[in-house]
Amino acid sequence: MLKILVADDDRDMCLLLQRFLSRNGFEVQTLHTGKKTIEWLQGNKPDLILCDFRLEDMNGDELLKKAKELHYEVPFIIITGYSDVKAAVDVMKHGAFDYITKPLFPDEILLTIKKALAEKNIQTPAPVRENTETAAPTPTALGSEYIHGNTAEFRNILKQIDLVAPTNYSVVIYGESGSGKEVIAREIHARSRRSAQPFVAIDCGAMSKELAGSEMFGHEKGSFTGALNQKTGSFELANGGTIFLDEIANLSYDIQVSLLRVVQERKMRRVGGVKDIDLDVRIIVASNEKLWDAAHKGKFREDLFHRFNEFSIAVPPLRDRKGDILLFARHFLEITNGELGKNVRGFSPEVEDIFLNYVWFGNLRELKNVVKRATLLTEGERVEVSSLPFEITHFEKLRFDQGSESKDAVDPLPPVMTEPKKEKEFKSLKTASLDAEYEMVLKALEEVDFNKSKAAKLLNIDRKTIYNILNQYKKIKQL
Ligand SMILES: Nc1ncnc2c1ncn2[C@@H]1O[C@H](COP(=O)(O)OP(=O)(O)OP(=O)(O)O)[C@@H](O)[C@H]1O
Repeated sequence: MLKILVADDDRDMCLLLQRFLSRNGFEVQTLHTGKKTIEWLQGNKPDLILCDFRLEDMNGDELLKKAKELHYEVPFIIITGYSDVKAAVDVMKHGAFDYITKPLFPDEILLTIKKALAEKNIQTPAPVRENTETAAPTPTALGSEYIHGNTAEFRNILKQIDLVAPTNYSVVIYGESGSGKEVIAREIHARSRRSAQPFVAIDCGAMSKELAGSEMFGHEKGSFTGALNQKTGSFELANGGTIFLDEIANLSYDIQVSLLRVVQERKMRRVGGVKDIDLDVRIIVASNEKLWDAAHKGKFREDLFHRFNEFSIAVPPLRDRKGDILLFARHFLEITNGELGKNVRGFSPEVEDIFLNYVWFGNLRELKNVVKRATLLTEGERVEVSSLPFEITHFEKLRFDQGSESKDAVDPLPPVMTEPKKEKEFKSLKTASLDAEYEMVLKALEEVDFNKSKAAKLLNIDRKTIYNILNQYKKIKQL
């Protein structure tokens, strides 16, 4: 078996690399100091060395020289932080094969290793075959409320969860609203050493600017008008465990400054407090816009971005993993049957077809709501088209009509309803402004490929308002 030596003083990084490389068929030796590494190299010869540029007692350049004296032919790859790239390039002049920058991407690491070994005519081993039946946790492994998708995209997410969960790394989860970011954060926590400790989730988009500090860090009694009692903040509640900060890019600049202090010093103070409280909290953040872009626009502090960006997971929207749609739909149906004491067995082929072709702006959340409602309305054994909301059954038509001049072409009422003309006129008057808003929202969504944050920006409203309009429309059209 090919042996890779990993020299890094960051134990989490060693753990992560060890798990990843052994899964790819390598034997891995990890060491945390330059001195120990040299001692080990005096009695052993690996097939490749992966070495952090900054070890506690030695820098990568020095270690490279020593390693080359002992085993000249062994390829040496440097791992560097973004700011050390120039130095890493210099190290390559001294014989390193290549460098890779943090945050590390599994594919990039493997590719670089393969290239280095190929130069020495060494063939890379085949990955250790994972029996997907057993490697991917079964649906019940998450508890009956959650399941795993079956697509390559979802399996890739599971692999990343598995890789990062046992470490202490901060994780950024990207994905559209409703795509399952919080569930993924919970799963990382559940598979970590912190699993017996609390998991606390906060929606940064929903907190008012004024109260965000006190929500996150708590306050002392009387520290501001309205602070009638002492309050324990989310960070303190999560101490020992994991905190999940959803919609992180929405945090005000002031709070970002306080957060940076907490992340750097691992200490916090309640609003109006004088005592520092030690914190040991793993931070997982989620965003539906790229934090790097937000940092470039000056909306998000770059230093905070680098702190969080130790590992990132991108969750594709549901429409890009069609293979998961029916699996999740059946799961939500089962849950709802249980909740409502019903026994709806499945979906008609037409419903399945509609599910597969709809764009699911609200991702899993929208699918769950649609299935719940349809199950409620279903009397027979199968969910039929008539139990689905209007904008789903008429999605293609609505899309088409957005571009047409004539609004008469759109029947604003669901086909399942027949109403007296008078009432219909009255209703359309009542809902005229909602109809207009809904049309604008759909148009904006189409314009930006159904990214709700971007659509919200186009319309100069916030993301939640988009949901409200879509939901209100859904409700009214089904009355
Ligand atoms: N793997 C899963 N199994 C079962 N249900 C899931 C799964 N993933 C997500 N869901 C359900 O889908 C809904 C949305 O998930 P979640 O809240 O994690 O999304 P999100 O991306 O964090 O959304 P937002 O950004 O709007 O907060 C929830 O009701 C959740 O229970």
